[in-house]
Amino acid sequence: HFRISFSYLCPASWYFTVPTVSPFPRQRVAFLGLFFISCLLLLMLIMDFRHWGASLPRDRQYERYLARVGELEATDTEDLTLNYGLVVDCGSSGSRIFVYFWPRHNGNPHDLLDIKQMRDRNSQPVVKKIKPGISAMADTPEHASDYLRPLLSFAAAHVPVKKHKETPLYILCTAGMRLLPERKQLAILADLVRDIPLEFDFLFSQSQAEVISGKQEGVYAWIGINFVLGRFDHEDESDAEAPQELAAGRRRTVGILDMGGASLQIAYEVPTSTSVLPPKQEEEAKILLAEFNLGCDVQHTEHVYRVYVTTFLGFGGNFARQRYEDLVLNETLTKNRLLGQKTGLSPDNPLLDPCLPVGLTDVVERNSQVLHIRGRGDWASCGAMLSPLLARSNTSQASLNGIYQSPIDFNNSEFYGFSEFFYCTEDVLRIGGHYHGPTFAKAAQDYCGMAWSVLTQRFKNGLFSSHADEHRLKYQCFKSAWMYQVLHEGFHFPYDYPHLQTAQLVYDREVQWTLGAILYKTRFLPLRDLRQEGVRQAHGSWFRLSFVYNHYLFFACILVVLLAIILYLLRLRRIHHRQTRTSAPLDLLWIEEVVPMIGVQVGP
Ligand SMILES: Nc1ncnc2c1ncn2[C@@H]1O[C@H](COP(=O)(O)OP(=O)(O)OP(=O)(O)O)[C@@H](O)[C@H]1O
Ligand SMILES: [Ca+2]
Repeated sequence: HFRISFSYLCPASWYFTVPTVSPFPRQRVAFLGLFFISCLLLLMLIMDFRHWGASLPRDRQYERYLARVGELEATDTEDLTLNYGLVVDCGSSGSRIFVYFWPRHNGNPHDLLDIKQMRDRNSQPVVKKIKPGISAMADTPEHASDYLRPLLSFAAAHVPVKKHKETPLYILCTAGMRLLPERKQLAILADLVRDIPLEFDFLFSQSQAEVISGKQEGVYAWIGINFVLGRFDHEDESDAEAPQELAAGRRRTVGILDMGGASLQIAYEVPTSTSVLPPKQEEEAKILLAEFNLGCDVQHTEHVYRVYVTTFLGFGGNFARQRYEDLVLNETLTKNRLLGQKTGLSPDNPLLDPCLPVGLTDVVERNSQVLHIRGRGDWASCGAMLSPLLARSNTSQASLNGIYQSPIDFNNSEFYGFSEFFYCTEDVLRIGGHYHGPTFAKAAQDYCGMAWSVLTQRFKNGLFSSHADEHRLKYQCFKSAWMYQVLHEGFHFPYDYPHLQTAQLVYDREVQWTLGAILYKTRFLPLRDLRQEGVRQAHGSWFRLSFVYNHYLFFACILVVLLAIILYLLRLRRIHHRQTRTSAPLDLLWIEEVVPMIGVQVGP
């Protein structure tokens, strides 16, 4: 005779106990069996939920972290399922080749290819850079392929030979080539298209060698950084670090600023156009808006992004210095003529330049005119002298060069600054990363005021970043002032704007517009994968389906077992009641046999 009582931890008024049952041996075994099975199922269910729970964002973040750590390992060149892609960035100051690779597409049409930078057996990124820029081949276009050979041989040595035939090669040129006359551009490209296939068997054709527009360059940079930051992921909105969504179901994307040697780009996502612009500006704004679909199926509109992007040719660090020197030369010669002076016409009567370090002497030559200059290292005066180079028109909304700029919500935005934005803050000043205007201004001012002799001494003692060369030391003062003017006076970023990161590596990956370029150019590949391997996909979806049905099946089993237990208990209870009505004395009798009741009269 034993009592099964379940008293649940709940308010006293709810205390209840399950009636005592006296199951018979056979039934007792069956009952115990059912009870055991249901506990087991419940236990498995709880384990399952725990596992499910783990697959929610916290685990997803961890997965992403692991993936990033995984990216730092050497690329497994034995894995023949990997695909490779090459992008040559022919910049104004140099050319670099980036070797990318990606595993077979994961089958989810909403995902881009998971493209990463290849890493060699020492886990170093497979990238090679040469100087000067390809525009140096302007007068000898027949040597353009010779110029690029070191980069292509480098890539050929890293990509598995049997993969060369299916490895696309993109040669994309930026501002350096844009500044050449078109016929010179075409002559250089024609030489590449003709000669490279004679020596390398990469997947390469005429359409893969081009001078891209500044707009394309800006869009590619925007795609690259947002891909690396996971801002195109949609599934884990509840991810703790997820910033406010720009539109339902999408994560906020970051804007980019990219200042090269010759051109400057800015790109950032704009919400569907709310601001009503005057017709002229409306027209202009349309030209500056890039709308593109990152889905591999143009029908998937949730991957359509609307990005304000514009490029400023001649606003790169080096070219701006050229324009500055032109300006100073013309101003000085005009002043000399008007005032009968000889400033800068001889080394001992140099023009004092606030944008060069103190004591540094230099000579500016333009069409047989010569100007001797000497640095006087005054960062603030330098900034003031750069104002005319921003070429702002007098309307309030105008930005650099009088080009319309779509309003930026500085309180709800994040920007990444690349190239010169990174070099100017990191190489010499060592404050790359989170940008703080006043801190940068102070560090730049101090650097500018240092004597050139001190700077060269420190350079020899290796006090600056290994990337910093003498060219960097010489123009750091000018470029930091120019970058500062462009950011705050040109693009109207507040002086204490807190959401700008200057970067070259993000999660240990060099983020370049070249990554965005190959992501964009391969965005339809997944579709091809899907179509080619429909079977795999169908199988995949069947598997996923069955997995889901499994869970429903699972719940159904639990329900059935619990129902059986409840019915069983109710049946036992009915039996028990019937027994007590007909067999009450029996119980007492049983008790009497076992424990004689003293003084209790049993029976009539
Ligand atoms: N790692 C580096 N550290 C310091 N300076 C650098 C570094 N790499 C390039 N530079 C210099 O910074 C300037 C800008 O280089 P960057 O490669 O960004 O421009 P680019 O791509 O050649 O020009 P553009 O994009 O306008 O065609 C150049 O003067 C270049 O010599
Ligand atoms: Ca560049």
